[in-house]
Amino acid sequence: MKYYPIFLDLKDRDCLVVGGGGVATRKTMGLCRAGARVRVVSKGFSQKLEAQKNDNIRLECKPYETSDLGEVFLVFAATSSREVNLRIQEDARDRGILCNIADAPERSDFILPSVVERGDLVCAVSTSGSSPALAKKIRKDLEQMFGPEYTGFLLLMGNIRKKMLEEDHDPVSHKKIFTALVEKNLPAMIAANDETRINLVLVELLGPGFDYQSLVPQEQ
Ligand SMILES: C[C@@]1(CC(=O)O)c2cc3[nH]c(cc4nc(cc5[nH]c(cc(n2)[C@H]1CCC(=O)O)[C@@](C)(CC(=O)O)[C@@H]5CCC(=O)O)C(CC(=O)O)=C4CCC(=O)O)c(CCC(=O)O)c3CC(=O)O
Ligand SMILES: NC(=O)C1=CN([C@@H]2O[C@H](COP(=O)(O)OP(=O)(O)OC[C@H]3O[C@@H](n4cnc5c(N)ncnc54)[C@H](O)[C@@H]3O)[C@@H](O)[C@H]2O)C=CC1
Repeated sequence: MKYYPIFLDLKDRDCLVVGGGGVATRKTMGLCRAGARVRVVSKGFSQKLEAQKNDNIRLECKPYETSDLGEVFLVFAATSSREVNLRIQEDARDRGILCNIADAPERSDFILPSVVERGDLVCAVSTSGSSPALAKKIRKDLEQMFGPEYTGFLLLMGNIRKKMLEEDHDPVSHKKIFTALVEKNLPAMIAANDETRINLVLVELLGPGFDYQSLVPQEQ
């Protein structure tokens, strides 16, 4: 395996994106969705970045300088200048900051996957840099396979698991139940809003006290 996949907790972490074009915009939005505080340093900004700026996306219109790195957790070099991107990489390496270089994967500490997000379900696809176009195509295929109903399904599974672990720690019997639950086609029932069938499954596998409405309160 060329790269080791991990899921980082970026909540309230400072990240720096250098560049303000399409690539920098995509990376900034992804960081922001994960709760990071992003500073974007660039000689110009896309309309989308201009429209999105807020407390968590700060835009600084200027050329990159080494001092921009400061104490950041991660840095993304996404300028149109290969020379500037490589300088950022060297500056980051000198300071022990992990960096992603948009036009030089071989110099990057990490690369970004294509991501499907359905609430707590996150599918990240990487081709290890071999074909970003294929990563994007597979992401779109996965979006068809795992529709928006998976957000509700994960809420349900998460709340069932929480309730069961609060009541008792019994990994052997829990494993059987959770494995059976994920085989029950609940996402399709959630998509159809078929509360009756969902509750039949919950009663069959979990017994009384696990009804859908109280596990995942629905807006009326
Ligand atoms: C190595 C990596 C480094 C990194 O950026 O982390 C990298 C590098 C490069 N990408 C280039 C091109 C394209 N990148 C995309 C799209 C995405 N690129 C992303 C990630 C990555 N891109 C990392 C590897 C990911 C992997 O494959 O596992 C995604 C998944 C995530 C994201 O960026 O957020 C996002 C899809 C998001 C989505 O929609 O799901 C498209 C498609 C399009 O634009 O429609 C194209 C044109 C088609 C093509 O080239 O395939 C070039 C220019 C090459 C040239 O000069 O021609 C380089 C530089 C190079 O390879 O040297
Ligand atoms: N990793 C990826 O997914 C992809 C990477 N690329 C590569 O990413 C890079 C950026 O692509 P785009 O966003 O499409 O380019 P772009 O030309 O739209 O944006 C480049 C940005 O860099 C800024 N910039 C240039 N010199 C600067 C400096 N000295 N200091 C600060 N900002 C500076 C410009 O103002 C502009 O906002 C290119 O090198 C391209 O080859 C391209 C496509 C996908």
